[in-house]
Amino acid sequence: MKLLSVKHLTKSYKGQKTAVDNLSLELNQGECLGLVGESGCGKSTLARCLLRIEPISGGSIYFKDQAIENLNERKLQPFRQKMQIVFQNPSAALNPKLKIKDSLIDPYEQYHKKLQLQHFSYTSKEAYVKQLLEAVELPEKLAHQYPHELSGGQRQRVTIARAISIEPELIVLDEPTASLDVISQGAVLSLLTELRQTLNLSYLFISHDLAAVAQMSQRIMVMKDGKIVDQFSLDHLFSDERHDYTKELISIF
Ligand SMILES: Nc1ncnc2c1ncn2[C@@H]1O[C@H](COP(=O)(O)OP(=O)(O)OP(=O)(O)O)[C@@H](O)[C@H]1O
Repeated sequence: MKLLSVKHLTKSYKGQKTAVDNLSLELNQGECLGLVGESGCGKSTLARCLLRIEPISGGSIYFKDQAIENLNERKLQPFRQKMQIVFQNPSAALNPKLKIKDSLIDPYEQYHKKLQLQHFSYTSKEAYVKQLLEAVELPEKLAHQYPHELSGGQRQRVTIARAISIEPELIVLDEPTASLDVISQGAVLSLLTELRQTLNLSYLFISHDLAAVAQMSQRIMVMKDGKIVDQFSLDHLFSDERHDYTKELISIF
């Protein structure tokens, strides 16, 4: 079943070349769709547009067949719960003045009236925070610490815990491991794969790193200058039919 469907999406910034150019894509329920392309090709702009963080210039965005590109903020609320994002830089995503437990509880407090949790359960704030930390394999004691007391990898696990806390259906992962060292990168990617399976999530995994995209995704799209120039299932990555630009990315793999 189609979870997200984007048709002819365009985004231009004033006085600049088109950042996302008439782009269409479909993301199926349960899959990890990889989006790879070099810096500046429009990946993050696409992510922000999909989640309605940024106004679009044209095109349509459907979440399970419901067009969301024109919904007002009130009508968007249920979709905001279903579509979460994890950014590249966890330090910027976490409020430095809040203890981890308070950052973790924040999305729940925002959405709890409409939530019907299936994987987590809320009996008390402490118990809920404990489940979230366990889900991302962090020690319970971190609940009482501040973001600056954690490593980069631990901070990114906290932002992942926040994203999964309200049980979304789709998570856009925008270069989630780009700020981490190689060992933490591998561990976070493995955790994300495990969470996708146990929590029945779908991902749009965005990265400039084809190796990371290939590790995570069942299907891959290649973006260049705001457009999708190639798309294929993982087992066709090394096929002769690949676009020249994909072959270039493979050569530096
Ligand atoms: N807020 C903005 N205002 C003006 N131009 C922008 C804005 N955000 C992005 N752009 C431009 O849009 C284009 C695409 O940028 P974007 O950040 O989406 O690319 P990217 O592929 O995510 O790159 P990176 O991997 O470096 O983040 C670039 O030319 C960028 O300068």
